[in-house]
Amino acid sequence: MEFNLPILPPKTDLETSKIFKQLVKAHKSLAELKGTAKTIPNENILIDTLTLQEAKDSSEIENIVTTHDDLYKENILIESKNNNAKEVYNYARGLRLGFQIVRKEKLLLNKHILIIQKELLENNAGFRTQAGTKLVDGYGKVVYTPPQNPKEILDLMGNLEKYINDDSFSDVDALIKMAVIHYQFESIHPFYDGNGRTGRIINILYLVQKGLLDIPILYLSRYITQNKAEYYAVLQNVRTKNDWESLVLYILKGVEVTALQTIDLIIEIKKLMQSYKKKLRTELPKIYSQDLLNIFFKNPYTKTDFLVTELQVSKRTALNYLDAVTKIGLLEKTKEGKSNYYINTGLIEVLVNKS
Ligand SMILES: Nc1ncnc2c1ncn2[C@@H]1O[C@H](COP(=O)(O)OP(=O)(O)OP(=O)(O)O)[C@@H](O)[C@H]1O
Repeated sequence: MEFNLPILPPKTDLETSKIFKQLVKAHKSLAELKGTAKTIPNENILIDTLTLQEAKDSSEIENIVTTHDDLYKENILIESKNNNAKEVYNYARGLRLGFQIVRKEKLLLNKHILIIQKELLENNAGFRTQAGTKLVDGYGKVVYTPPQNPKEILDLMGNLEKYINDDSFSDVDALIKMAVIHYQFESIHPFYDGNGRTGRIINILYLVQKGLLDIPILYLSRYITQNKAEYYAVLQNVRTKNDWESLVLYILKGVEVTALQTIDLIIEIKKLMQSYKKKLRTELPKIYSQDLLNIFFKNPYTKTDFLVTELQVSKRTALNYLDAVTKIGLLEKTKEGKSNYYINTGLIEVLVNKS
């Protein structure tokens, strides 16, 4: 069935009482998350660790499954041959790049979205110019044909860009808008590939752009994977039944649930950091520094180069430090090719079990 995607804003009441009730809960959890994140001393710890985590979850939606081990290794071993991990790593890079852009520009423009998608897919295809893209269900049946005409895609993306960046265009709450943006972006489906992943990155960047979070740490990918059938249904039902309410409620619930899970995760990371700090301070007081501790938490895999760069010490000193920390049981040493890596197994455990 032919469907002409309407431009935004939706001509429907998006501030129903059901939505309001869920909106309050979502905002409360999000504000708590914003506060909890501030208790971690160095923001890069959460950014680096959680973007990688999200990259894995988000990529899994497309069945690019990779183990945690590959994932963290890939982060420091870019030349690795593991293509799954590489795809995840590209996602993390795209996400971090998007964050830098939004933090600096305070805008999320189409040119930025193009940059992010390019980073994800490692190609220059840009917005679709050839017809033929169709969305199919699990049985291969076409459920939706997005706009095919390049001019229509550009016009709809222009309208979406305005909706994202110009608040005078629509004054509904930012979280409701995030749901609308997500639906519209996925429905325009402007790229040949990576629309899902780019759309999920837009969600988080929008929260940062609107000041609801300082850093990108609320990721809906896991929630979407765990509630996938409902996800596809709510997207489709906006189109077929004009049911915006269910879509908005789905996203708001996702924000609430995910914010609470992320708070728990941050608390666990913080507890672990404190126990590492205590042990380092008492058992290795000569080499302890907050910067050293931070390195072990930015990536569960550490190598001497990280210490050389961040602590400005020689390679030999870095090696001595890492061996000493391994000896007191805080890191585990492993060999990959010719290089040694030091794993923060406690952090891996927290990331695997708690998130
Ligand atoms: N009926 C639908 N209406 C609107 N959008 C849809 C519908 N079905 C799926 N989508 C969106 O299309 C995305 C998939 O598009 P695409 O394959 O280009 O993205 P991807 O990033 O490569 O894959 P994935 O999202 O599976 O990781 C889904 O994640 C979803 O957001």
